[in-house]
Amino acid sequence: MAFGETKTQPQTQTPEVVQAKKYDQNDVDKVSHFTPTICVSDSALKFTNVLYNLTPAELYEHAVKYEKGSFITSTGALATRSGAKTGRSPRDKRVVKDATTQDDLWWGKGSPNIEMDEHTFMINRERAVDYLNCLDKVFVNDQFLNWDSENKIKVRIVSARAYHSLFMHNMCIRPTKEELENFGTPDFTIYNAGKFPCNRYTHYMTSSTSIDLHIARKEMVILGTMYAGEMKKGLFSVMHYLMPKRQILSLHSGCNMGKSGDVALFFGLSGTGKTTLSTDHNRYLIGDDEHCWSDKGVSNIEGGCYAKCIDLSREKEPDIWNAIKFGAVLENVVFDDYTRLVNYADKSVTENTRAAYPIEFIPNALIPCVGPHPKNVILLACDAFGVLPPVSKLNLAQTMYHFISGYTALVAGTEDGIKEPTATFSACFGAAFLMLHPTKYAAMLAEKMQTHGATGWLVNTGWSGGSYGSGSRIKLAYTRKIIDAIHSGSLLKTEYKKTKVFGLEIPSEVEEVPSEILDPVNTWSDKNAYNETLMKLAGLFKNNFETFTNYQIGEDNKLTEEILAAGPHC
Ligand SMILES: Nc1ncnc2c1ncn2[C@@H]1O[C@H](COP(=O)(O)OP(=O)(O)OP(=O)(O)O)[C@@H](O)[C@H]1O
Ligand SMILES: O=C([O-])CC(=O)C(=O)O
Ligand SMILES: [Ca+2]
Ligand SMILES: [Mn+2]
Repeated sequence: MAFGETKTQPQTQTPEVVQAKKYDQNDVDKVSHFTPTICVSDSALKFTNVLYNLTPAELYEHAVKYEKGSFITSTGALATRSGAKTGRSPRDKRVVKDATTQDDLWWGKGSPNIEMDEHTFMINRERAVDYLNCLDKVFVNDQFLNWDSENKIKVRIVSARAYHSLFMHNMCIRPTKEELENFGTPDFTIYNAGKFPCNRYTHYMTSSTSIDLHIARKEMVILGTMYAGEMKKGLFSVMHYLMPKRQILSLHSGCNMGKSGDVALFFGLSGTGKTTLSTDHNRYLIGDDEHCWSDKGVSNIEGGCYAKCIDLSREKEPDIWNAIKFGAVLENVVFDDYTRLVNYADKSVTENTRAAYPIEFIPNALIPCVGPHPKNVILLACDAFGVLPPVSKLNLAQTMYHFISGYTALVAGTEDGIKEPTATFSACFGAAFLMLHPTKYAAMLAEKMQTHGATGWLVNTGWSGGSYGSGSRIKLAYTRKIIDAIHSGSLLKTEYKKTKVFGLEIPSEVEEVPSEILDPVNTWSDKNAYNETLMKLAGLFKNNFETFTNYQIGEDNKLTEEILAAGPHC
């Protein structure tokens, strides 16, 4: 039976919590007020000691005592290391192809779903479970996804490290005591045996890492990577399957709301500014990375934020800075051995240093994390070529064109192996997480924007005055002013002119932003180089879009034609 249709289907293969152990203050391994043993009907699961939904304090104790490289920083965060993998491994993400997923999912060129068969999944599952069974303890988290109470998903995460348990404690929605008592059977389970590799001689394997998703079994297995983002984004993939089946659009976006109830969505690939720009001291934070847009409005999927912290500064990003306190997980940062002061400029472990904290750590988080229909849809691109304007207003067809293109310069580190910015296209600003064909999500977005009258914007948070290497990144302060003008509505009132090639509408002025930077040609000293670079980027866009020219978007062909015409002309 398909996953999306079996919300309350009882499941035999996941463990069920039956009995609580005694609380013992003298031993860190037993200091748990609520440590149930697990009763399993799946004979493969024989976890001896289950540490169930521990508190942050308990998880700190386990991490510091048993996990090499775990320390408490000067602000009280738990600093830890993810091992050899410090970013996601998209080339090792596999999905079981069966009778249902064969027709439902996006496969083949451009798709993130690398196929595997059921038998191989079971081999990897057995390997993960055998590894977890060998440990003298496992951590189990029972939590929720999605703040929309009617579409909440129950997730269970079985992991080997306190770091992973605390990470998910922060990133998923934390159940109340009552909700936990009545938790019942999870809708989805992750077995994270990340410290243990897959067997490279197993069919389909191409490395010692494999992240395997089996939709019908409602399970994911992780082998050979301890990077915690795999769990978060693995569950996001699951939501990208489940929610559209309920006519709910799942989005790789940040989201916030003004005092007057105006909601903005921030789309963009990794490192383009979703977290930075949705965390805005003057607005309510709904979420920084994963949302749903239903008939009722928007809802955050997660219970926490996962902020990049390379070069983090107290002045530029005060709310994120202050969230890095007791309870927050700091991944792969470097700190002074004695003072435990973190050096956020240090990239020696990775560029992709991260902080995971519960959303309540942001003072103006909106709890529950839900809001009305969006007024503005902001597409963020970090343009390493430096030719896209800092801001342009988009019509619906242009919004769809840029949403489907999903352009950015991938910023170093979040995906394993990428070390410096390169131009990249990722459909729906998150192809790595899509389960269905991109045009399915695009059609839903178009329909929702049209119905609710949302305005689309393209904001370049990348380079100005030249490409990466010669120009410089647009000042965050300017980008914030641009975003302020979008939120307040003042940007709708100014004059616009249309750029050549991309046909983008650019404003003549934005409050407190130097007008000369608004048209990027002004910022380049070498105008020929600018024109060449512009043409080059336009060519890349056209090339990329060719794969989509044979698909219809939405009910009527008119929109499809408009979208095709909304790209660059050269
Ligand atoms: N003009 C700018 N606008 C936005 N961010 C900027 C700008 N200049 C520099 N930055 C930096 O770029 C980074 C943006 O990262 P952010 O965490 O917001 O990415 P993200 O879109 O949330 O990615 P992910 O999906 O990987 O979490 C931050 O480190 C921020 O300080
Ligand atoms: O998934 C991660 O590791 C970080 C993230 O948010 C992204 O890449 O979009
Ligand atoms: Ca983010
Ligand atoms: Mn993300």
